[in-house]
Amino acid sequence: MEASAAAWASLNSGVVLSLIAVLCSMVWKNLEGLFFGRHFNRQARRLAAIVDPYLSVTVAEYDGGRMKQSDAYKEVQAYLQRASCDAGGGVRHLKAEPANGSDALVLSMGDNEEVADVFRGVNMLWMAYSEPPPENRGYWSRRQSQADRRFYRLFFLERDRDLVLGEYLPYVRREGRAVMVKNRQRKLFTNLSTEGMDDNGWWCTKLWSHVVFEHPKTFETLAMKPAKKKEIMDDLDAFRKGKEYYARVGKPWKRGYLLYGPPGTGKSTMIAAMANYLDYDIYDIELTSVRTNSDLRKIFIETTNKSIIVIEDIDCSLDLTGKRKKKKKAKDADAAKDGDKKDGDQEEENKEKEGSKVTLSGVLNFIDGLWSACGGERIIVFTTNHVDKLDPALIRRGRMDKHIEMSYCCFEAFKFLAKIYLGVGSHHLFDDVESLLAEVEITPADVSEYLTPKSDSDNADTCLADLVKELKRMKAEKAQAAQLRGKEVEAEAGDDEEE
Ligand SMILES: Nc1ncnc2c1ncn2[C@@H]1O[C@H](COP(=O)(O)OP(=O)(O)OP(=O)(O)O)[C@@H](O)[C@H]1O
Ligand SMILES: [Mg+2]
Repeated sequence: MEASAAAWASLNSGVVLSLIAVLCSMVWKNLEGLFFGRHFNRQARRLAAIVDPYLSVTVAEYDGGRMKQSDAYKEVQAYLQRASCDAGGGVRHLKAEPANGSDALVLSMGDNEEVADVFRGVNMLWMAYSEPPPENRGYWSRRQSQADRRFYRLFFLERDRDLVLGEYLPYVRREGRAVMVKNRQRKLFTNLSTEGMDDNGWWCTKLWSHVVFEHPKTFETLAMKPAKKKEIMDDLDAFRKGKEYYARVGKPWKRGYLLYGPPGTGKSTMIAAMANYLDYDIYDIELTSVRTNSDLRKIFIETTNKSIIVIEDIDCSLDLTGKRKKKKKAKDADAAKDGDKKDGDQEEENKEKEGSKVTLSGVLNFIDGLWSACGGERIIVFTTNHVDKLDPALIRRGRMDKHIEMSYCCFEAFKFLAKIYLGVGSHHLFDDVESLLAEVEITPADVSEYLTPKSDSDNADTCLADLVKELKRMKAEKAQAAQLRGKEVEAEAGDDEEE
């Protein structure tokens, strides 16, 4: 935003004229209402246009008596925030309000302050003002009456009307939205319901609680094969930019990722990196505390766009696996054969009923049923340590579109971690590590731990030596276990022969 002092001065005097004209027209209007006909009102307006060539547009904080802060107001406020902090904007008195969930302060124009702006060589003047709240005793008044109602008013010349209405105001809204996105704090939600006030000022039960999401992990610090990392980042990019594509092929704008692998291979870390990369919120669903399928649907509807919806350890969350279902079916069939169910089985079933009743079909519908299409730009991530346990229907492409295996630490990932943790790109122990990693399985979490200096005397040499020692120990253990297994097999074969 450019601001010009001359424009400011000229518009400023214009505003004074404008205010006088507004007063004049109010007087005229009242007179017209009392004594004259329509003809005189038109004359009054013509007279006002000669005295005051300026038009104004007012953006109110609460439009049409609604209790929700208007989007346009928030966008204009964000746009003017930049100008307010800019000395050229001419603002001398700023208003500071606490930013949600952080120590930072949001600065905005104080009451009756003005900001000059230039758009395509045309001068504009913004003014902030407030009014006391209405004095009625309705619900709105009870909730909001303490606060003044705030407005921004834009003054411009009549000849610039088309430019202002057609281009400048949409531009201000767009830029304001961009500022809001930049300043936005990302949130990590969990499905823990709380009581509180909604955006409209109504008391309600909120299905999600949140904290500010501040995980430091990014793709830059995530150790994995560079080609695989690039593939995932490209996939995320394509998704983010895919609005038109999804609309064209008639698919809801969402994508499912299945992250699977042993504990400590970076599944949760990957989710954090994805959220940081895309700048999305995270909704972490604890499935065991969702009571029914319809509750699951409700919490889904409450999620917002630009978010990652996560169900961690899906295999442990609930009885969703094909195998377990089959086992249960077989059990039921046996019971039916016996004539009646055993008391123990009945008890087990009752216990299950007391907890969550979310079923596999409930989760399938949640991922790609009709409701899943409401909103857009959502990523759904499941993580599991046992991909083979999951029902194929749950993870088929279309539901979980991309399957990503998070594996044990390879040499490439190790080199990456050594660079991050120790700042070394090469070392004489690297060869040992490379050959050992080809033989033993160690998670990136464990490698990270060995590469973390524990005291002042620790350095790259000591950390790498410790890691090599551990890898050698694991290798010896593995060889011992293999030897033991070989002996057992031999013994079993001997027994069979004897028999
Ligand atoms: N690929 C990786 N790159 C960098 N750090 C990693 C990686 N994998 C794991 N870590 C580190 O290991 C720790 C554990 O990782 P994480 O919690 O992501 O594992 P997980 O696969 O989610 O395990 P679980 O299956 O037990 O939930 C984290 O602190 C993370 O910093
Ligand atoms: Mg995890």
